[in-house]
Amino acid sequence: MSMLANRNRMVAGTVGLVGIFLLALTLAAAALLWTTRQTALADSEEQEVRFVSGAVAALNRSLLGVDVLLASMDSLLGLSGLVQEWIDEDNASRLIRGVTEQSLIVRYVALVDPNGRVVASSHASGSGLQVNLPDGFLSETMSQPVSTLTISAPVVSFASSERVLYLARYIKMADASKMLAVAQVEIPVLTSIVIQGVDISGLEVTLERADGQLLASVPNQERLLGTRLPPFTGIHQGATQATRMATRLTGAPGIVVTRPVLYQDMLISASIPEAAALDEWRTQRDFIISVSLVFTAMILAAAGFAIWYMQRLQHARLGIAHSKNTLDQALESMVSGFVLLNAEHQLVSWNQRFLEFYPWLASCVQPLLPFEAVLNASAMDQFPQLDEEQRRQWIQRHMTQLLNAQGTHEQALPSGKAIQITVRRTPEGGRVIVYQDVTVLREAMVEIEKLAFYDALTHLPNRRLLMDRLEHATASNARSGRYGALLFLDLDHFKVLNDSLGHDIGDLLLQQVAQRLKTCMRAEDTVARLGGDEFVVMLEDLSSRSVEAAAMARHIGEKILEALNQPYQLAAHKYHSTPSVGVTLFGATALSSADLLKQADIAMYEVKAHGRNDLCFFDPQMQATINARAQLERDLHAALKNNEFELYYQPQYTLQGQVVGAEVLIRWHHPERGMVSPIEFISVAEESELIMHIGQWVLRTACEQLAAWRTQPAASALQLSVNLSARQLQQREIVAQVLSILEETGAPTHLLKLELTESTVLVNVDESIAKMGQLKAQGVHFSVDDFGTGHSSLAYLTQLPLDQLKIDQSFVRNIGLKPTDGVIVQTIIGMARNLGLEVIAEGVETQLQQEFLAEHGCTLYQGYLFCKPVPLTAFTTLLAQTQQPDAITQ
Ligand SMILES: Nc1nc2c(ncn2[C@@H]2O[C@H](COP(=O)(O)OP(=O)(O)OP(=O)(O)O)[C@@H](O)[C@H]2O)c(=O)[nH]1
Repeated sequence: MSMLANRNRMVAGTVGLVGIFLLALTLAAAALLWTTRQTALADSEEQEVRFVSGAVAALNRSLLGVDVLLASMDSLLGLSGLVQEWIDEDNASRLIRGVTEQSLIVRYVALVDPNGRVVASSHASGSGLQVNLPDGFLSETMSQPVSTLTISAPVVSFASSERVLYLARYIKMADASKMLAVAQVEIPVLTSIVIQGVDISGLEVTLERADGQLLASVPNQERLLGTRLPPFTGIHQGATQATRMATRLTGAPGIVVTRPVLYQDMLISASIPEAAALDEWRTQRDFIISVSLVFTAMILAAAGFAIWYMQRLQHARLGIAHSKNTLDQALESMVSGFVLLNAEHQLVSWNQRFLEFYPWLASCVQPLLPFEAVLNASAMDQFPQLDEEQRRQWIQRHMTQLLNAQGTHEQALPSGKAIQITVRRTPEGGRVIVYQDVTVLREAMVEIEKLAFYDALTHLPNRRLLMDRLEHATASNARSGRYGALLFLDLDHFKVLNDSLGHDIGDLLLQQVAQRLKTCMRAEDTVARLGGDEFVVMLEDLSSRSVEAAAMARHIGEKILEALNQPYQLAAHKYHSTPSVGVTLFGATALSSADLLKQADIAMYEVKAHGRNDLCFFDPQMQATINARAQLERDLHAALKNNEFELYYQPQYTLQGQVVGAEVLIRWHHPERGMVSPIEFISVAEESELIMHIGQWVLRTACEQLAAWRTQPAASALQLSVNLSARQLQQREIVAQVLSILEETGAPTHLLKLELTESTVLVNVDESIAKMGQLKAQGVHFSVDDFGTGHSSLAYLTQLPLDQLKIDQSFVRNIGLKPTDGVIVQTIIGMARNLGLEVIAEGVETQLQQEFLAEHGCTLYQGYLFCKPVPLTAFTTLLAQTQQPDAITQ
């Protein structure tokens, strides 16, 4: 609507402008016409004035000549001294002829008496020819008071039949009578004098008297000659200006100039009809009008073209507006967000959907807003915690991503939506960015993946995913040389449940089993459901030793058995279910995933075959080993309960042979197997919680002994060295435990020496140092066992609150055999001294070894050379036999 009004306004404006142009053109043309017309008239006037001046001058000259001729008659003929009768007519005629012939304009001159008789004449017949003067001319001339030239009205010549004028003056004779000297002038001669050869178009020239009597005219107007033209009234006859009036001869409107002649009230008029004066101007006029018309036509054509062009333009604009409207509608109806940036990366266009995705931008977007400002608004809204520099970097990063991006990338919005952003470069260097909500697609993909890789009922990984992970695990374990385990579970008599309580209840059990399995596992383990009541647990990266890995797998298997043996609540039903578990190890040999699964399955059937609700290894030898270890663990539990352990004491000697203390060593009196070596059971105990209990038992027993010795002078100063395993030291409550045992038993703190191996301390150095520091502060002593076998201990040696270094028996054994070990022994001793630590050598078996050690500054010894570990009674006896040093002070 407004566009239409606009168009009408423009058309009206153009028409108005054209009107003004045309008016101006018309006025200019009219002014030019008027001016040229005036100029043409003025030119004619000027021409006339010039002509009339020339004509008057010429006529005056001619008349004066005639006048002089006539006046000269007196002297020529001597008339003033004669009377008429004395005149010799023939002689006079001859004389007159002589002067007449000299005149250019006079044809005939006569001397006429008052009666009109020709006395003498220039004619060949002399006085014989009569002259036909107009009536009254003679008397009028004669009656002049003073002789002046008189001009007659036009008459027809008596001789030539031509129209002529008579010019006359009287001459006084001696007797005062008058004679008339008459000259006849042909009018054509007179007019030729007046015209002077001038050729002016349309020119009318009259010679007339003041009363209007026409004497001669050009062009010749025979019938008007002698008649009276309307006299000039109100016109000053001497005026040089022209007068606009009717021309003298034709009466047409024209320009008239009149001038008086010197003689007898005569004047010359020149008239040019306006039509003739404007003859040339008319050509100019026609030219001006033609040019104006051409201009008008051009202006009209230009205006027409302009209007046509404006209409076209308007049409095009309407088309563009329509297209834009359509485009806007299309953009708004797009399900995708849309943004168009120009080459300067400023906003040019965007749609509502874009603002729906990024609602915080609604208040800031505007045309030509730099896209950096858009990102800034996003950063401010979404990450208010960022400082200015961080925000700048964030914007920079996203800007770079946008400018370099070709193709698509995804963005997760705080609203939870997943937006796929497609950036395309425009030919002008701008960007088209399309934002597509792919949330549903992503969810669907997750769902598809779930369906493909997860079991719908339990949400556990399905067979496919399990096989995939198993593939990776076997490959990686084959590389690392570590072992993993595959546990195949099948619920016992599940069919019965299904058949009795229904499938739905069966499903509930499967779900709860899945739940329990998950809680038994580490995050990195996989629990999968193969289908039916079959589950598989995959344990990765258990150990580099197969026996240890098998033990760990068994532990976890037993944990699963225990967990799945707990009663279930299935809707309203309480239910007890058991699983059968088959286990196989993977790692060393590269078996296919399918084969591994088969092995675990076979092992599981083994369990089924032997009564269900148990665990079985695929490898019979492994099964045997595992069984033995399991038995050992059970026996150890029993040993603790039945007090089957005993402490042996290995005395520690000074150079002088005095016993300063002993290392306590555990011995196990197995009810069936007899004495079992610690080498056999400690490693098994260390794999479970048993080591804690055994360790505690050792510590408590040693402390009880220390407390018991307090009252025995021979033993009250003895220190007991108790080994502390890595697992014990890693226990969070170890410090409290040791202190409470010391307190409960009443053992002197300073007599307890805890022996740690280097590797024990190095498991968690900072924490170990802190714990040792706390115990040290209470007076507990520390010795590093097996010193020298580790590699990185030196770095921490100064940080550990140690009292003693124990040279490992492997070095001692090689004294004298392996020179490098001798050097190591010397180094350890030197180091201990430098640090102000005691140094004790273990495993001293020969005199040579003892001497070497003594020679290099080792003061304490332990080993078979002196005494092997002995029971308490033997140790007490030994004490009694040896001399004891002074009590060790705190
Ligand atoms: N509720 C339920 N039952 C299923 C599903 N898939 C398979 N089963 C049933 O699970 C049972 C599997 O039984 P089996 O493992 O072959 O036999 P069982 O009764 O457990 O006997 P043993 O394994 O020898 O102790 C069959 O009755 C199947 O119909 C399931 O998704 N939901």
